[in-house]
Amino acid sequence: MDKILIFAGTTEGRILTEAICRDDSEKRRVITCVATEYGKHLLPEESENLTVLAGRMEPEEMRALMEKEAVCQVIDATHPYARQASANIREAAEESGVPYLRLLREQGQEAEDAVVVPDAKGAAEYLKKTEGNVLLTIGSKELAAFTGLANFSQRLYPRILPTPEMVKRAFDLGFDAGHIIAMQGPFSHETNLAMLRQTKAAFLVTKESGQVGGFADKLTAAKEAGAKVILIGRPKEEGKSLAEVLRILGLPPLPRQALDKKEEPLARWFPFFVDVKGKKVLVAGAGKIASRRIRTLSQFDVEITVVAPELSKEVIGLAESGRVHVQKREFSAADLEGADLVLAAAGSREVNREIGILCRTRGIFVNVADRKEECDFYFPAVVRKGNLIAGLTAGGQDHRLAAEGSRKVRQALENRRAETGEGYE
Ligand SMILES: C[C@@]1(CC(=O)O)C2=NC(=C\c3[nH]c(c(CCC(=O)O)c3CC(=O)O)Cc3[nH]c(c(CC(=O)O)c3CCC(=O)O)/C=C3\N/C(=C\2)[C@@H](CCC(=O)O)[C@]3(C)CC(=O)O)/[C@H]1CCC(=O)O
Ligand SMILES: NC(=O)c1ccc[n+]([C@@H]2O[C@H](COP(=O)([O-])OP(=O)(O)OC[C@H]3O[C@@H](n4cnc5c(N)ncnc54)[C@H](O)[C@@H]3O)[C@@H](O)[C@H]2O)c1
Repeated sequence: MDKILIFAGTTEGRILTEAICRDDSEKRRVITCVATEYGKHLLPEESENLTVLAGRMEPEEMRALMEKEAVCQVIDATHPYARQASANIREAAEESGVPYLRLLREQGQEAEDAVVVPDAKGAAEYLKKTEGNVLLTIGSKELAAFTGLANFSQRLYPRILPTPEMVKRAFDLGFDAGHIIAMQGPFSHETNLAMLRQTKAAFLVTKESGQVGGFADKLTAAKEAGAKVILIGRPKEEGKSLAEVLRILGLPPLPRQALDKKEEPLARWFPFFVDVKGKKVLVAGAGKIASRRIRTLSQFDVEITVVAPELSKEVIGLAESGRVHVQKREFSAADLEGADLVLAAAGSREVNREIGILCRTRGIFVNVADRKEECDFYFPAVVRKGNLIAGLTAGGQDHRLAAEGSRKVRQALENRRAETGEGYE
């Protein structure tokens, strides 16, 4: 059986691992190595076909692994900047006599129109043949390369770190005080755009710095400002694209979206499951929204008190059955006495706002139904089947999506009973 060893740590490495594991036209085994446990979590579960090894390896360990496992192909899908790791993998493969393939990310679309030069000197050479202001975002160390340009102190705007040494260096080289931008990045798209516009820059000089260096924001801002990007690139590495590697391995091409899939941004709303037994919940309002939420809450072991001048039929019913306490009058601050959790769902903005303020000053957790910015917590769409409880939120962005998601979850849970005859109770 073919054994393929992948050094991953990039999106491409993960996608390749998934693609090989998914393909059952040929029996293959994959060993995927990642540097960290976190990298391991992003990969599929280990299986008969897949072994995942986490931890940095010394060159001898790589060689020993290739020989012990008798792998027939090594694919190096490490990060483009992981120069040392790449060199080690290549050397280990050569010594073990295993074919080596370098999988390289295709250059981002944003950088497509950029002029790529090997170094600062190359950038200065290019600029010599042009006219127009230049925003230099390459730090202060290589500024000297640009002082040979005619009128450089008027044409160039170096953006450097605000340390006395760096500012002094720029000064000593003859840059104009009115042109030195001393500020610490990374800079947002908007800040870059404002600086490009302020300096009337026709060019932006940058290094290929990756996301941490705010590279993408520089490129998008330059595009919007109509400035040409001069990219001081790393010397080009030889390698194959993901599509080529798949073809070499005899795997089907991937659907277009597979690579467009961006890493998920960090989420803001974490679903804690809080022990609410015996907690006192105060609800202000007993209209449509309050009633729905009271209905949801009444499945939980909480003590619910509702305060509202007008009560929905549903709330009257729950009061009659003794499930909720009701005060048929307007909310007053004294209602917050002893409350652990408050839902402000009265039909008045002023009343809800006031409840939010009172709760925050007293340290009581509050939901304000007509203003998400005033909520300490969001009220989720809740699904419950026995012990299985799900709460869905769309992060306050789209309550219809939360409702739709909860319907899907409910259906999926009901399908289990239909399919297996068993529920979750
Ligand atoms: C999930 C669900 C739970 C529940 O409420 O039970 C829920 N809203 C639902 C329905 C719903 N919401 C609205 C309408 C009427 C209009 C319409 O139809 O378009 C309907 C439909 C209806 O009521 O029928 C309008 C609305 N909603 C909010 C504001 C204020 C604002 O955005 O600032 C306004 C404008 C009010 C105004 O200006 O008057 C705010 C919130 N609503 C949230 C949850 C929180 C997190 C959302 C998320 O997860 O993203 C959040 C952020 C805060 C919070 O309140 O906790 C439930 C569906 C569950 C299900 O059906 O199963
Ligand atoms: N978060 C959400 O999903 C969502 C959805 C729709 C509406 N809203 C907002 O929620 C609030 C309630 O909406 P609704 O559709 O249930 O309104 P509704 O008109 O059906 O009910 C309003 C309720 O508030 C009560 N009320 C009025 N003044 C009060 C006071 N001073 N003290 C206590 N209770 C008082 C009324 O007696 C009534 O029971 C509104 O502010 C609305 O903008 C929120």
